[in-house]
Amino acid sequence: MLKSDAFKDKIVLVTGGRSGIGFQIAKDFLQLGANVIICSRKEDKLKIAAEELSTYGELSYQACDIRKTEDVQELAQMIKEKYQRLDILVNNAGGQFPALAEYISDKGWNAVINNNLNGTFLMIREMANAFFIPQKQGVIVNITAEVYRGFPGMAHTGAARAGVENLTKSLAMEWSDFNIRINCVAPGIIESSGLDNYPPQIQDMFEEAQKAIPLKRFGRVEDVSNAVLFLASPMAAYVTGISLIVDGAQHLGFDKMGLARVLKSFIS
Ligand SMILES: CCCCC/C=C/C(=O)SCCNC(=O)CCNC(=O)[C@H](O)C(C)(C)COP(=O)(O)OP(=O)(O)OC[C@H]1O[C@@H](n2cnc3c(N)ncnc32)[C@H](O)[C@@H]1OP(=O)(O)O
Ligand SMILES: NC(=O)C1=CN([C@@H]2O[C@H](COP(=O)(O)OP(=O)(O)OC[C@H]3O[C@@H](n4cnc5c(N)ncnc54)[C@H](OP(=O)(O)O)[C@@H]3O)[C@@H](O)[C@H]2O)C=CC1
Repeated sequence: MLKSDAFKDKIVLVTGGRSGIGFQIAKDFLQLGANVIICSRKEDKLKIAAEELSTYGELSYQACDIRKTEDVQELAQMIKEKYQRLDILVNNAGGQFPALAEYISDKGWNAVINNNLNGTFLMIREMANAFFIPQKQGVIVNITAEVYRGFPGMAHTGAARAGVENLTKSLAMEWSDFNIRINCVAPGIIESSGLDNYPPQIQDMFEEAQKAIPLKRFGRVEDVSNAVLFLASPMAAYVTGISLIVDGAQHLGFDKMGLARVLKSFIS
């Protein structure tokens, strides 16, 4: 367990911190003494989450679409004015929709690549230029997804997440001169608000899917947050450029074609 003051006075930005995994990460950092900023697109929902999170510690929020340069720059400006620095960036915002590759339109492909790869890069670049590079210090943790054997049924997100993993390796080397560490956490299937986005036919397969995972359950939001806390902490001072898979060994033994099979059954 980390000490209750493990992140005392650290300034932490969690994108997509209004719900699910991001909410848990924000809550855990607050309980360990950090000042936390959350952002997401939907201001009304963000405000409700911020009210709850502020019972755990010093919390700020700002609406921001990670795909929009202006939004991200305005967020950096707010953080600069309020806190004068940023210590930790957690790129958690993201998402996609299930679809067989042959049916993904240009617009759908671009929406998912923009959300998961381009938005993550934009956030990293802007926060590095505003804070981490001038400070000569910073920690970045990117939430991706377990894509070890691809992601049949969501090929667009598989490609985007693999892109983030590779970006992470490049930046771990390029920015080592600035004392910036950057890593990924790659979750398997996690019981979170995110799963509510999937249609009932897909949710129907979840019970069987859990049994097929070597650890016999989906992950919990705490499982992902624990990995983020480790990578953000001094315990991981010599860890950079990696992807930490949090999936109950799904990447080693699990039928990855399940989702694609359900999607094919809609069509036939
Ligand atoms: C099976 C278990 C897997 C578990 C592993 C992973 C789990 C998770 O990641 S859980 C987190 C899930 N949370 C989300 O996915 C929420 C966020 N997702 C989104 O907001 C959307 O999926 C988004 C990424 C597409 C949002 O981008 P946005 O620009 O807002 O997109 P639009 O809604 O305007 O749609 C643009 C375009 O994309 C195509 N499209 C969107 N949704 C679908 C869909 N359900 N099916 C097919 N195609 C879709 C479509 O082409 C849209 O354009 P229009 O046709 O003009 O609407
Ligand atoms: N749950 C799971 O099984 C898995 C989840 N993941 C990934 O983990 C992350 C968190 O997922 P989870 O908590 O489950 O799902 P949620 O759907 O609950 O969380 C996604 C969050 O990201 C925000 N968001 C999405 N797009 C943008 C954007 N363009 N700009 C700013 N914020 C955005 C959403 O808020 P708003 O709508 O207000 O913008 C929301 O708070 C996502 O990247 C997800 O894809 C990966 C593997 C498995």
